[in-house]
Amino acid sequence: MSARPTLIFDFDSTLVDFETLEALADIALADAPGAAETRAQIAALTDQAMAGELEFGEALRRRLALLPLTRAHVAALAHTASDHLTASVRRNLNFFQQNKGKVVILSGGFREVIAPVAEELGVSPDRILCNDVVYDADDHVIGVDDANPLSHANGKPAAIHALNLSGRVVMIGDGWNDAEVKIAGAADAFYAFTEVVRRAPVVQVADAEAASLDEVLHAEGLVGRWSFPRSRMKMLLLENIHPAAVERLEEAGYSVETQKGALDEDDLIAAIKGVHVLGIRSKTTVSRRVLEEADRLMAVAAFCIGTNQIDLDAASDHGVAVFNAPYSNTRSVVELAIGLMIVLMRDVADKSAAMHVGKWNKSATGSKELRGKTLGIVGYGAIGSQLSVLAENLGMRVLFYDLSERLALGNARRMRSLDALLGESDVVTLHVDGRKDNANIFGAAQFARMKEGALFLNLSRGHVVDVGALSQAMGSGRVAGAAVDVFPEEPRTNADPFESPLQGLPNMILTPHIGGSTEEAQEAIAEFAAERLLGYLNRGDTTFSVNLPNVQLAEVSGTHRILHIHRNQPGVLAELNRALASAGLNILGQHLKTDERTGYVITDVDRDYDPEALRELKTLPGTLKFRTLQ
Ligand SMILES: NC(=O)C1=CN([C@@H]2O[C@H](COP(=O)(O)OP(=O)(O)OC[C@H]3O[C@@H](n4cnc5c(N)ncnc54)[C@H](O)[C@@H]3O)[C@@H](O)[C@H]2O)C=CC1
Ligand SMILES: O=C(O)C(=O)COP(=O)(O)O
Repeated sequence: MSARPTLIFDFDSTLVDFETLEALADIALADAPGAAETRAQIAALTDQAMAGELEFGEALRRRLALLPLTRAHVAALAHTASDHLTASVRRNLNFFQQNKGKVVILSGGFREVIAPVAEELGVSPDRILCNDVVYDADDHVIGVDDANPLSHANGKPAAIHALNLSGRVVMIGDGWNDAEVKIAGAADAFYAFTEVVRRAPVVQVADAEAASLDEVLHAEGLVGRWSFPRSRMKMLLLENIHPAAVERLEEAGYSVETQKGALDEDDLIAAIKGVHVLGIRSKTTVSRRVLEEADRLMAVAAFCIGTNQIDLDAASDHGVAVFNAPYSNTRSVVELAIGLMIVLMRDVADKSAAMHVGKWNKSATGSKELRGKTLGIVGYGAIGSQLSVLAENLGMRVLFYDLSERLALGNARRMRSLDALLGESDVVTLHVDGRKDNANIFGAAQFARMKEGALFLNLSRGHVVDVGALSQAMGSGRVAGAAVDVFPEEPRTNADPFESPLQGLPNMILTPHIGGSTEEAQEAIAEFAAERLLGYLNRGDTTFSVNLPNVQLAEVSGTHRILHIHRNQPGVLAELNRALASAGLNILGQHLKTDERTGYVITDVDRDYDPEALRELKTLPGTLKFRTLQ
C-alpha cells in the first residue's frame, strides 16, 4: 500500500467549531456596554483575514487591540475547547488516534487553547505549530510572540516548509491563510473545509471542497476507498417526519432533505435517484417499480408502525433494509381509541356540532357508560393488547380475536372466531395490520353479525373495511356509531381534498389518520427509527429490520467490516470465503443469518489488505448489496 500522507489541520473553524478571537470576545466582553459592536468588529476582521482581504498578522493585532484580554479569559476558553470539536472530527477520533504520527496542527491561534484539543485527539505537543500568547506582569494579554512566523503574513507556509516533510502533504482548513500553504508550494493538496463556515474565495482556489473530515479521509484513501463518506450520503425524509430525526441524522454526518407531503409513484421515482436512505410514513407507497428505479438506495425507514405501504419482498430482492418503529405510537392509538369509545357512547360529536349551530340537546337517551360493556378487539398485537389492559381498567369486559396465538392479558378472553366475537361485543375495534390479505375483511357480512346498536372503530388501515357496507350498516341502525381514522383513499397532503361515503352520517366520527399523531409519539418514532438507520449504516446492524435477517452488531473497531447481502441460494458463503481468502484477508469474525429469501453475511477482517481485491465480492452470483465499513 502507498505511504500515508501527512494531514495538516487548521484549528479555528476546522478542528473546532469556533473562531478563537470571537470566542474570547464572548468570554471577555460578556454583557459589557458596546459588547455586540466590538464582537461584530472582531468577526469582520476575522472574515477579512480568512477571505484573504487583510494580512493575517495585522488582523490578529487589530483584534487583540479591541479586546481587554487576560490570562483567565484564555484559560476559560481552553477549558471548554475540546467540547467544541467539529462533528466530523469527533466522529473520527479513531482516525487521529491511529495516525498520530501523520497529523500536524497549524494555526494562527493560541497554544493554550489548542493544547487540550490536541491532547484529546492524541496529537503530541511537538506537532502543534501555533502562536504563543504574551502576557504582561498583571496577566493581561499584550500580543503574541513576534518571533514566531505564524504571527506574520505567509506564516503558515513558512512553518510547514521548516518541517521538511517527506511524502504527500495535505492541508485542510477554512481560511485564505490555509489555501496559501498550497499556493506557496508547502503542501501538495489543499481541501477547503466547509463544515463550519464556507468562504467562497477559499473554495475557489482549493483542490476540492470538503464538507466534513469524512470526505477528506475518503478522497485520500485513508479509511478505505470503499467506505462512502457520510456527508455524501443523501437521506430523503417525506411526510413531515419529526425534526428530531433530521437533527440526529445530521449530527451523525449525513445530508438530510425533507418534504412535508407524500409523493406519488412517478414523483418518488424521480426523487429517489441518488438517495441512499428514504424515510416515509403511512402515505408513501414504495412499490417494486420504485425500488427498481432507485440507484443508490440502502435502506427505507417507515417512521410509523405499518409497513404495508412498502413492497417488502421487492426491498429484499434489492438488498434494501426496511425498518419501522413498532412501539413508539402504540399508546397514542390506544388513548385515541378509548377517547373515541367514550365520545361515541355519549354521542358527543353530534351534540357538540349541534351546539355550534345554536342547538341545545340535553338528553340521556341512548347515552351509556363504558363500564360493564363488552369490547371486542380484532387484532391483539401491540395496540390491541395494550387497549385490552386500559379498557379492563375502565371496567370493560374484553374479548379478542387474532389469527396468531397471543397471550391474553388480564381477564381478556380469546375468541375462536371473528363471528363469535362480533355476536357478543358492544364495541368492535380493529387493530389488525395492513397486509394485503386483510383487504375488506370487514364488510356487509361482518356488520350483519354485530349486535344491534353496537359501536365500531377502525384505527388500523383503510382497506381493511368496506366503507360502503359500513355506511349501510349505520343507515340500518345495526351500527349505532362509528369512529374511523383510516381510509382506503387518503389525501397525500393537508392541502389535498378528502372525500368518503362516510361523510355526513350521524354519530360518525371521522379523524384524519391521527391515531399515532401525538407530539410524544412522533418524537419517539423519530428517535427510534433514526437509531435503527444509524445502526444499519454505521455498523451493519439489522436489529428490528422487517425484511432482512436480524443481526445485532457492535461498533467496528480496529477492523474492517464487509457486509454482503445475497439471495438465499446454496453455496454463496463458500464462494464468499473463497474470494476473501484469495484477496489475502485475515478473517477476525463472521456472522451469517438467512431467512427464506435473503442471506446476510458480516465479516470483520484485519485492516491490512488491498481494497481493490474485494471487487470480486460485488460480482459473486446472488449478490444483492455489498459494502465495507471502517
Ligand atoms: N391510525 C393510526 O395512526 C395508526 C394505525 N396503526 C395500524 O395498526 C396496526 C396494528 O398495529 P400493532 O398492534 O402495533 O401491530 P401488531 O403487528 O403488533 O398487531 C397486529 C395483530 O393483528 C393480527 N392480525 C392480522 N390480521 C388479522 C386478521 N385478519 N384477523 C385477526 N387478527 C389479525 C396479527 O396476528 C397481530 O397480532 C398497524 O399495522 C397499523 O396498520 C398503527 C399505528 C398508528
Ligand atoms: O404507525 C402507523 O402505522 C400509522 O398508521 C401512523 O401513520 P402516520 O405516521 O401518521 O402516517
